[in-house]
Amino acid sequence: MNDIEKRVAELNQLLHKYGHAYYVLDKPLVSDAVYDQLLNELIALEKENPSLIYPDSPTQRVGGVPLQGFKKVTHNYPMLSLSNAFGEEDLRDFDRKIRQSIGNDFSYVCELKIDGLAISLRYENGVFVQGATRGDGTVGEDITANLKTIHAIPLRLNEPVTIEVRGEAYMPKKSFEALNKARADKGEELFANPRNAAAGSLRQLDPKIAASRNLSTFIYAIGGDGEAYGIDSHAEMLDYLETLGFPSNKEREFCETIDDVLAFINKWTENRPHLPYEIDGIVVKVNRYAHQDELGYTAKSPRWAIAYKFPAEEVMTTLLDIELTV
Ligand SMILES: CC(C)(CNC(=O)c1ccc(Oc2ccccc2)cc1)c1ccc2c(N)nc(N)nc2n1
Repeated sequence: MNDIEKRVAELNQLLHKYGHAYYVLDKPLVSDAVYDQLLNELIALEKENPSLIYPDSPTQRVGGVPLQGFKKVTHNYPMLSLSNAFGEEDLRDFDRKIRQSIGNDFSYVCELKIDGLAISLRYENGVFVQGATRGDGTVGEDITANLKTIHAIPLRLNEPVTIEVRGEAYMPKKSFEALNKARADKGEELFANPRNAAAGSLRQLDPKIAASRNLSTFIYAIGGDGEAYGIDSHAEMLDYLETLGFPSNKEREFCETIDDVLAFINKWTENRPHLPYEIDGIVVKVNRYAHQDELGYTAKSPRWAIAYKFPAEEVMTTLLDIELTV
């Protein structure tokens, strides 16, 4: 390797590490100025030596020309949906069915249900090769170019594994408020909520627009069987995703009983307004894979998981009240 090749390799390594620390761990290692200076040095070296541009170089996040359309992508594993629980009784029914099936010696993992857009990411030998929307669960749309602009999505993993993962792309509340303020100032139509704003951003054909929208993501599942990676529970799978370099939501907890689950739900019903992103519910999963395999799946969702949905905001009833009183 000559000196330029060495410097390009070193800059790729440094910028990957600093980007992960900043966007995934939220623990910056260098100032923005230092990061930008290194990135500009790499951009200049790549311009002079195009043969040294790595596919997973941080300079490749914002693609070139806008797409003509989105290709269809068939997921290697179906992107299943979650059955819903709307209250305590639904949750106790869910719990009763599980105990009837596998007995009492199991744990739940509770996690926040991020109000965004479900995505699937495919990596080959540790390199991000394709990203898609959920679509109908079997066939989605290829939005790789737009997903590459999300800094929380690693372009390269810490291990050269071939893996397909699922998660939620979302727009943080502060980015949503800033975007709508900018649109209001330009007399443009506003987005109704961060979920629509995230979905609208990822549906853009020009990646430069998606790149301007400050999107982020949390990854919550490996497509298909985690056993292939030597994991035997949901909690271990989330830790494994983090070691690979994926962002996973840290507000997850083990819950031994359905009463613990209800306590977790009450805590986050209370704390929800203080989160920097919107959530539309709480996801409850049986932890161990052996138990998940025993419980199995219906046609479209696992029997070992359920999503408790928060009651819809009462803001609509207030508007209706106003209309009814005039
Ligand atoms: C549990 C699962 C449905 C993901 N799991 C899968 O999609 C999945 C897919 C094939 C699997 O294996 C199969 C392979 C072939 C056939 C059937 C199953 C296993 C899991 C899900 C869905 C939505 C979630 C959400 N919005 N937030 C959180 N926090 N978690 C979520 N978890």
